[in-house]
Amino acid sequence: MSTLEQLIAHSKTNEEIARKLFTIETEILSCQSSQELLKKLLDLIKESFQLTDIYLLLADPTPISYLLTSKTQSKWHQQNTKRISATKLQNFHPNNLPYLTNDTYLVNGIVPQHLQKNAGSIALVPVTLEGQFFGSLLFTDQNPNRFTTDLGTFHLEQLAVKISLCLSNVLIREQLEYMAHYDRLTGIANRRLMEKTIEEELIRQRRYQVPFSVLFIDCNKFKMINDTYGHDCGDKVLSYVATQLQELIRENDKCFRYAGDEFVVVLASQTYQEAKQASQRLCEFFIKNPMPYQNSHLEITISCGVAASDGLLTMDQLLKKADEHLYLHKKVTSRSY
Ligand SMILES: Nc1nc2c(ncn2[C@@H]2O[C@H](COP(=O)(O)OP(=O)(O)OP(=O)(O)O)[C@@H](O)[C@H]2O)c(=O)[nH]1
Repeated sequence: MSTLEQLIAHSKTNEEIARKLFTIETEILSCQSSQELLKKLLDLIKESFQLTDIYLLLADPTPISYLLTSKTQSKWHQQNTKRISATKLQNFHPNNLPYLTNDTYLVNGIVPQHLQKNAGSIALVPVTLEGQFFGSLLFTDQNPNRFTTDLGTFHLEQLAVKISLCLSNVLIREQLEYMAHYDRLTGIANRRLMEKTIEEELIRQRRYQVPFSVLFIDCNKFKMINDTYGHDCGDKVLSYVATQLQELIRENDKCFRYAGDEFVVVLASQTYQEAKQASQRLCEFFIKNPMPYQNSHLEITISCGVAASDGLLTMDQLLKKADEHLYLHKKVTSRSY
């Protein structure tokens, strides 16, 4: 092939790659959530560039910590992503450039074994979020000659920039939404999301006559815990209570931090009697399970008020009723703690 023919062939290849990159960018721009974006991105790249496998290695700690909480780890995340120490991963990108190799043993411990088995060569493409390292996209090919240093990294760098921009957009939007609806200290949903949830339950109840109930929960003598052990310990108690409540309720029930040491649980499809049983179960749990604290255990008890929605009460009336029952329960329980 003459030099001119080589140049023309090279330019055609570049044009083809640029077109594929443009299609990928256009497709992912419309994604509304980070999960949708990542899923679409991985599928599109794998298909367009006919890769053997594609995977996302997430830097740990990540610049966006909520991404790594168990609640946000979907089945898709479990199958397609892996957390790797940020420092370890960044060693492959000294100048923030893609890393290419067909000595696949060099990535032992980084690339999941099931992918490494079929990989003749691999590329790691660094992705950043607002200039902070977020992780690496991992491409593998059976062909040992595909991802070698001869390939050059220009197109991969371009891809990385585009992905970083699209991902930043969607993650910032998601993070704002998260901050508006979740409590920073305990990680559980806040009062705003509670109001939205109760309004939805009320609509569902009025339309389909499905019952639902709410529990108003308050930690007993919480001020004393703060005063005796300090505010940090108080914070730990709130996180402990929030985590346990979330674990103890059913999958379609929801737990919210209402304010200070108060929590609300919305029990979907549950009548007053069922909610009453749930309330007893929660109170007993805390009696039997003091919080591990500084090589010892700290006793924590809660009081709980129950109210079932009849479809006629407004949200405020329903919460007021649960709060009144909480007050009565607290009066009874305060004799024993
Ligand atoms: N550590 C910590 N304390 C908080 C937080 N929010 C509110 N508080 C404190 O929670 C305490 C709540 O006090 P009270 O409502 O009197 O509750 P209590 O001491 O449990 O009283 P009873 O409910 O009657 O048993 C107040 O002292 C607040 O300062 C928080 O985020 N962290």
